[in-house]
Amino acid sequence: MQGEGGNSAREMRIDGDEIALRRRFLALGDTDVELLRRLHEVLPADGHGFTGAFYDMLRTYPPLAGLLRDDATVTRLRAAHERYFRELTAGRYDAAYVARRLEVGLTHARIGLEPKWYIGAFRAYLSAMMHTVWDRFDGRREDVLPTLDALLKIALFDLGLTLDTYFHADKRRIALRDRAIESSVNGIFIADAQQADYPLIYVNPAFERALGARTGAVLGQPCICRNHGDDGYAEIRHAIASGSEGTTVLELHREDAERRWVELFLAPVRNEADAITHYVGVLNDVTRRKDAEERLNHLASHDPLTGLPNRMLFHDRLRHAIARRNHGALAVLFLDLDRFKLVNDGYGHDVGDALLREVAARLSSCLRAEDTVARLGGDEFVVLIEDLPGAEFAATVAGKIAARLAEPVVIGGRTLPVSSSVGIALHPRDGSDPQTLLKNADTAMYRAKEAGRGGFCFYAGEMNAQAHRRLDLENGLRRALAEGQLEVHYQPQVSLADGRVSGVEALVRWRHPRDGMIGPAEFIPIAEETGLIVPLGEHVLRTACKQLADWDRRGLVVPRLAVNLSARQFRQPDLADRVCRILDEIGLSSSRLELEITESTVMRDADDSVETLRRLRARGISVAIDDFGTGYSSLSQLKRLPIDTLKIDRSFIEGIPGSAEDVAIVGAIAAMARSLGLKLVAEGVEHPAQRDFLRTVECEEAQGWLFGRPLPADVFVCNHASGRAVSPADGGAVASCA
Ligand SMILES: Nc1nc2c(ncn2[C@@H]2O[C@H](COP(=O)(O)O[C@H]3[C@@H](O)[C@H](n4cnc5c(=O)[nH]c(N)nc54)O[C@@H]3COP(=O)(O)O)[C@@H](O)[C@H]2O)c(=O)[nH]1
Repeated sequence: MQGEGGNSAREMRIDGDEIALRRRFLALGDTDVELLRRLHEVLPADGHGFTGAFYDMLRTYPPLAGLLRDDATVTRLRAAHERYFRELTAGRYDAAYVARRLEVGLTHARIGLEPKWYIGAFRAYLSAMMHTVWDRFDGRREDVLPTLDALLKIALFDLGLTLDTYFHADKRRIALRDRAIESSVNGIFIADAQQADYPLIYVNPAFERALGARTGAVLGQPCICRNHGDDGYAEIRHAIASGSEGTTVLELHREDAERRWVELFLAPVRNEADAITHYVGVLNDVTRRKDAEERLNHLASHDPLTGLPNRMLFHDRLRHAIARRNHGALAVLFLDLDRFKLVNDGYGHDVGDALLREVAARLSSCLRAEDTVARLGGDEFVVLIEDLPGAEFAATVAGKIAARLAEPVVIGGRTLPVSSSVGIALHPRDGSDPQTLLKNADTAMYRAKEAGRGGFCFYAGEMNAQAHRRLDLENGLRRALAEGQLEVHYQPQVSLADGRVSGVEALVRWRHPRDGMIGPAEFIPIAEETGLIVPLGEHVLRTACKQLADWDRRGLVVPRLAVNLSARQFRQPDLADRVCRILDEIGLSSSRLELEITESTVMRDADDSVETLRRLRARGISVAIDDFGTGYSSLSQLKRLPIDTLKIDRSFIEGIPGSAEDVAIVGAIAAMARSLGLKLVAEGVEHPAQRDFLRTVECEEAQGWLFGRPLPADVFVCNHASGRAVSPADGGAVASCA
């Protein structure tokens, strides 16, 4: 079997056995073949004549009229048709016959001639043949009927082959389409739009490759086009919502984290009722294009020497930061290297370049990931700090930069002198747009240069003193701890029932070698921010515990020691262990210690706080809530806390007994403490009238200048050795003792 028909016969598995089977099923036996041959002999060799009327009829159907427009075509087709039907009765129904029939069928399928026209042609042929057979056999029933029967069988045999070629052509088309889709370099997927999450019901291998997924792993998974929160999907979400086509470029999130960018085209697939049943998506890998774009963008927006953002990108980031600023301020730091020109001119540009690269690296190391450092050109750098916790933070960063840049830079074996001057402008007070902020930071930088190299300067002059003071304290605090400049003073807490000292509160002070005594209100917040509060707090605790142990040895009665605990200390997971280690080290019972924690610290994360408080109390340490009344805790919150004492904040004591409001508040707090079984201590008691009022609301203890100010240990002893509370009138005794 040769030709397309032969190939088709093989593909359709129509071999000798199949031909025999089909003939048997149609009862097309040898007798029929004989009858058909007999008929063939009596039929005119030049045609049956039925095709003329048939083609006239076909030309009346609009879909065919176009195909059969000119007479020459019709004449050619008629001749082919006559040959086709003539072969029908020739009596050789072997493989070659079948191959020729299939070829005709395939040709018709290819040109789009539908089977209905084919069936119509057979009908016309058979109708015409009934007359022909009747005439040729003179209406003899014994000849006419078997011959027509044989004709019907062979016609149906042919018709069967023809219909099979149509199915086969369809299958071939579908198989070709499937192979083409499977071989496509574009990822293709089909998602079921009638189920939530649009599960993927088909994906081709290129799609799996693009996603880095194993074969079959993504089938049934939600379509990447559905419910995706990324901005890149906005267009796709819109396309889905409006039932239209959509396209977008997006980054794929692959399991192996390899970066891949794709262009996604998504189109709805509709059924006959025009409802969307599926989505078909095509992915085009555009990673290379995207990488090239990014390289170009990077080149256009970065300084080639240092790799830092350039002026354009800095402006852009600053503009965006100003636009989206919703919490915290912004700071722009303008930085210029002192004497850079000398390095460049003296040692050459290569050394100058290396120095600039080193400066860039040092600057980056001083900043948080979310800050921006850029090189404007020459030796000018700028820094953008977003979400500034406070203006002093900008000063801290500027100080850090100045210190880091002051460290010696060694290039090519030479140590280069480097220092910088930094100008700081804050948004919004020093400017509301990028140009103004940069200009003002630049002005401030010149002022810093004038004031002496290696420093920083705020644009708004009044901030300089404040910032420098803070930085000074921050730098000095470390030294203060190491050099023993921190002292602990003690303030008595007295029982309001009998005036006896019930405890002492340890309060830290900084004896600054230049500035004299500095109060904790100024340096504790800095210690808290820098983390120094942890060693500082432990220093206070250790010193105070040693003092108490010493008093014990000397027979002085101080029943309880209260020590303040900062928020950062309170959040230490091993707080109870740390405190107990110090108590053990000194040999002091934990029952003598009360830790004071502010109400706001405890309430910040109430669940964790409950756990920490529980651990402390399990070790026998008492807990007091300090500054109570300022943190807005409710009765129900308070009820949950495992604590011993409430210390009413000084601000409520100030107004009693004159202020009806303060009287009511202190009365309510006292009632609440009583109902919760907590001891109540009033802070900041300065006048006897306050003490007397506190007695009426059954407040157990008080602390304040009325009973004694915070004093160094030796002075405290002179004042309170008798265990009695001291009145302001005793001030002379304190002085003489000291
Ligand atoms: N984490 C730590 N915090 C500490 C430590 N030492 C002190 N502090 C906290 O610093 C804040 C200020 O303390 P200080 O300047 O020592 O003020 C205390 C008292 O001097 C003052 N006080 C006491 N009586 C009176 C008074 O009659 N009138 C008046 N005007 N002031 C008075 O109150 C402060 C005690 O406050 P409190 O701790 O809330 O009981 C302060 O918040 C300290 O807590 C430390 O080592 N670690």
